Amino acid sequence: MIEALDLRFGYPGFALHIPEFRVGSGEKLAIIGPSGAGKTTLLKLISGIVRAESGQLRVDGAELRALGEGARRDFRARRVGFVFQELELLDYLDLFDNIVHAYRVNPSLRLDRAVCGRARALAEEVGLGAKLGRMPHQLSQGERQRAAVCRALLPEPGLILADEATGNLDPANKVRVLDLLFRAAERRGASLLAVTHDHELLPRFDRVVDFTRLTAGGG
Ligand SMILES: Nc1ncnc2c1ncn2[C@@H]1O[C@H](COP(=O)(O)OP(=O)(O)OP(=O)(O)O)[C@@H](O)[C@H]1O
Repeated sequence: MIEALDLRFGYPGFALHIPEFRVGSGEKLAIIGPSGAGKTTLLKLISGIVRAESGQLRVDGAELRALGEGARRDFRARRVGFVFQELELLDYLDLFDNIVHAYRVNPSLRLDRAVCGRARALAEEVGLGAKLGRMPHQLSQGERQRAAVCRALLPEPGLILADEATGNLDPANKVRVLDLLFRAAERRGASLLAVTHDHELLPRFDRVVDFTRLTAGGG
């Protein structure tokens, strides 16, 4: 499902090198590691948000470095569900419009009745069914987090990336968000990669990868 070989990417003052990293189809993997190590950067590479400078990165059959900007955007919209660390809900859109937003702005996606129905069903599943008309600032942190998960899962992606999706949540909400991600992954046979600092959640994953070992060639 994911195969990264000799992957390199950098920002000014930061260089990431991943000798080898593989994730199987349907595998549920947790990534742990120190702040600033490059965990979010790796998720951005895998989702096609940024492009590696060299090496190979094959995700779900697509060689991402060979794809242009438009093709990578299309790949991301259709095949990857990304729960961002900062959630990135748009404060001027209500919850429903936030959840379906990608379908309004991406020409390769179509907002039809089936998609709207799926958006409502996902919101119901996480207890947000009655709050779809609310603006993000009228929701609790846990509700915003669950909304961001609904938005990521809407395209029924084959790959789910979660960047600290359970951060800042009380224990009950952590379990709720994780349950939702796991259920969605299992329903679709999707792979799940979750960056987390919540060590008590780690036993639920198939595998735990220490990012510092990944960059040193031990992944
Ligand atoms: N858009 C950017 N432009 C320049 N530098 C960046 C950018 N995004 C991240 N960085 C830098 O890249 C490095 C890795 O950042 P990244 O967010 O991947 O770390 P992380 O392991 O996810 O950290 P955390 O656990 O704190 O979220 C950091 O030094 C960061 O300052």
